[in-house]
Amino acid sequence: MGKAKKKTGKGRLDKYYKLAKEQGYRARSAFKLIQLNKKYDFLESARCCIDLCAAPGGWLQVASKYMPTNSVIVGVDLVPIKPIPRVVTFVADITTVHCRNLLRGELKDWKADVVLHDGAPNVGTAWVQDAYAQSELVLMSLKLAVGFLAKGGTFITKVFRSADYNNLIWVFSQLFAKVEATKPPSSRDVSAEIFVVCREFLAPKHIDPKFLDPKHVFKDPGSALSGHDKGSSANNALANVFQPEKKRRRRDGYDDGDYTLFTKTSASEFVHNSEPVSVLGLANKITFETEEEKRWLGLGITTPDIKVNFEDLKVLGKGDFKALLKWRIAVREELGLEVRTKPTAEFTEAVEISEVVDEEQQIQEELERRNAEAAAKEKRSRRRTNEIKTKTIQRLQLQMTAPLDIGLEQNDASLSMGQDDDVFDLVNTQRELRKRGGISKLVSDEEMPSDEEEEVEEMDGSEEEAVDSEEERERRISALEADLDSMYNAYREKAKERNAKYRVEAARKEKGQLEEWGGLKGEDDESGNDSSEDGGWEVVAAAKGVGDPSSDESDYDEPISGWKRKRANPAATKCNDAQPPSRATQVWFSQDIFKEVGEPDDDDEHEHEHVDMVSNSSLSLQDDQGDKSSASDFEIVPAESRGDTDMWDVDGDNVDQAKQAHIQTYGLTTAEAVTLAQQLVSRRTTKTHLLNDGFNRYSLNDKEGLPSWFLDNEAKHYKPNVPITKEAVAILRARQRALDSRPIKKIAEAKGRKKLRTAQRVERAIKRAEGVNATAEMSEREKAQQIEKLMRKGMAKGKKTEVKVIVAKGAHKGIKGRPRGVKGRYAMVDARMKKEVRAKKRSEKAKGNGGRRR
Ligand SMILES: C[S@@+](CC[C@H](N)C(=O)[O-])C[C@H]1O[C@@H](n2cnc3c(N)ncnc32)[C@H](O)[C@@H]1O
Repeated sequence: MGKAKKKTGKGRLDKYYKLAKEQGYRARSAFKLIQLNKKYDFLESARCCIDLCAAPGGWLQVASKYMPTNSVIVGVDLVPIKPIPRVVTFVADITTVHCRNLLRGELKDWKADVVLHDGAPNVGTAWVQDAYAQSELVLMSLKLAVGFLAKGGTFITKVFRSADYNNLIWVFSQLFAKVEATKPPSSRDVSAEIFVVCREFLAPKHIDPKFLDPKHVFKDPGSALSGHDKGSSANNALANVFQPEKKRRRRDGYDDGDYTLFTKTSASEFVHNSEPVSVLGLANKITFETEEEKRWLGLGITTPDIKVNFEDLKVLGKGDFKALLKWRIAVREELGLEVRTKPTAEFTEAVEISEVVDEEQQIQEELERRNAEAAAKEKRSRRRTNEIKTKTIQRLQLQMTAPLDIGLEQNDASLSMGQDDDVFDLVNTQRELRKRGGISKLVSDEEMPSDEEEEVEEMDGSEEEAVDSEEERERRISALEADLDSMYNAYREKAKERNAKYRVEAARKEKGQLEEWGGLKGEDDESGNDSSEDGGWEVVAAAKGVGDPSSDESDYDEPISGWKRKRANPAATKCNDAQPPSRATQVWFSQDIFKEVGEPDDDDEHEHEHVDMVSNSSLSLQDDQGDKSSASDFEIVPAESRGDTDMWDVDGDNVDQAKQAHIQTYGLTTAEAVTLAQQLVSRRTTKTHLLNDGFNRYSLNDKEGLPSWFLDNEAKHYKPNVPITKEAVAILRARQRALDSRPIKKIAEAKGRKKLRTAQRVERAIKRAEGVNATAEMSEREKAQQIEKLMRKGMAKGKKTEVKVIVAKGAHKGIKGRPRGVKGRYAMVDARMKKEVRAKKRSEKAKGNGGRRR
């Protein structure tokens, strides 16, 4: 029960929670200090650190890890802290003198280089009091800190964004040279907490006690609640300190005199108010209470995102506010409060009609008007062309370009940018396709005005139509993108059908056997998708040298490249057999995503070429598959790749063991892995750094709404570039060379045979020597000589007795016995002999087999 609650509450069990668990930190907040330290680098050089409100001790653990070995670390909290090596802890209330005395007793004359404060009072009362209590605690921690900080020291505190926030910042800036507020990535967005890093403590000789007195620094929450005017509040002495008229006006988004920290505003107010931005700025929440407001909630434009945004305006970003303002405009249009601007032409005409002018002046004005219109039109079209160019360039850079003339001839000139028939201009391409009856099925004719209609529209040139055609254009573009997606899926299907390896990969992915590095899934991770987005683990995986998430894909990429060089454009060829493919089509199909598409069935010759080229590819899947038809596509089994696959074929829990085993068996196999290993060994980096680096710009990419072909392509190429060093490459090369120079199997067998023969010879020699030894007739000396001779012979490499081959022709024909001039062993052969010997062997074999052959 408790667990389930934990999961839903703010998504508590996020990556930092898991990381903290994995790295043995007592609280996920440890990462906040790690990230703050990474940014401001204050722990490594500190020799004394005080952590106020330190329980359960996450920050203390970090301090103890990052600070020099012989530094002093003291932690204080209301609750006891379990012991941490080389950390002293007290139980005390940081707002009391007792706490100060305890610290003084521990530190003696020492001054602290760093004072940390991550305190949070027991909340749960009214919001106003909670916020006030937090601010008060911060001020108390500052009061304690200034008593112990060394000059130039650092004070880090957690602050909540409330009405008192600016006052606190002001006080900090009076005491420290540098004051910066920051929100580390590990601090949840929904939390109002911010960390203020105050550096270079000025250590003034005298500090005005008002700076550290909540009564002077903050608004009194009591008066806030009772609605007292600030100026009349006897308690509120801020005016003395801050000159609030100058400093406090609207800085924190609340009106002066408005002491309510949590403000609700009705949706009607937001919709009807002429200053919607300030409504958003002032309110915490927009409510929907009246019948009409509730009806707005049911409108299609009120998406779940919009509803969530209205819940807490203080955590929204710029984009969210924009969305809310758009929503407001839509609702106003619905209510008839907002009307679209009338075409300027209409106004112009009305004015013209109402004015009484003489004919000449009228002509003159008409001319001017037309000139202005023409200029405006030209300007618009120039801007449009430029936009298209920019988009095209961006798309080219992102490899998103999609010439849609697949299977149709298109002039090469169409690839040139900015021209009317620009192949990347989706609208034009669509038009072209429609003319040719290509893939236009997906975009119905009703949706598409005819060319003539479009021309008429363009001639018109009024603003409204420009807007409309823009919308129409957007709509068509999205239809075309859907087109593109479906085509891409069709290609993938085809590829699947034709390519056994691809099929096997897909099947394995479906089965979930080949789990990519999408993060370690804890049992309590509900969102399966999250992990795939948390690509940080990919980097960690790379760091461990155990695999590349896309390596499986690239496995079947590689062999194709050679083939691709010969036949860059298979699909295009298939679509248009008679004609050579256009350049646009080639460009399109030269993208990686089409590497897998198989050769058309009727093109056997090329298929063979392809087979030859890939015959040494690395997957061992054909055995598993038993797929005869595709067997020729692949050859067998380099052991490494099999091992790699084994590594992925394990259950979640055993992944780490499998990785370890893999590394032990095969070592680190990539230069990236070796580089990172070297850095780890030489302490140039730490595991924590690697883990932190894992959460980078690649980690949380929003993949929503992106076409699948783009995502596939991105999965291959948009990934972190792990650095490699020359040494790492050299190590791997040396290892490869060593591998290459190892004897191949046959040589090893031959050597084994040789060894065996030598052993047999020695054994024989020993036996003979024993025989000699046993002979009674020989003297001891003779025996010794004989045995030595035998052993020498036995140890010596057996010399192959050379047999001299004498062909029985010419002078040797028909002679019997040893031919003249031939010494040693010899064999007489004649031209027929070889054949006859073979025939004889064959017949003997046949006889030996009896009638079995028949
Ligand atoms: C968010 S936790 C601190 C977590 C800590 N930084 C860590 O990493 O483990 C806030 C702590 O402030 C402590 N606290 C609140 N008021 C305090 C006070 N007046 N004196 C001492 N500690 C206090 C609470 O007991 C609580 O343990």
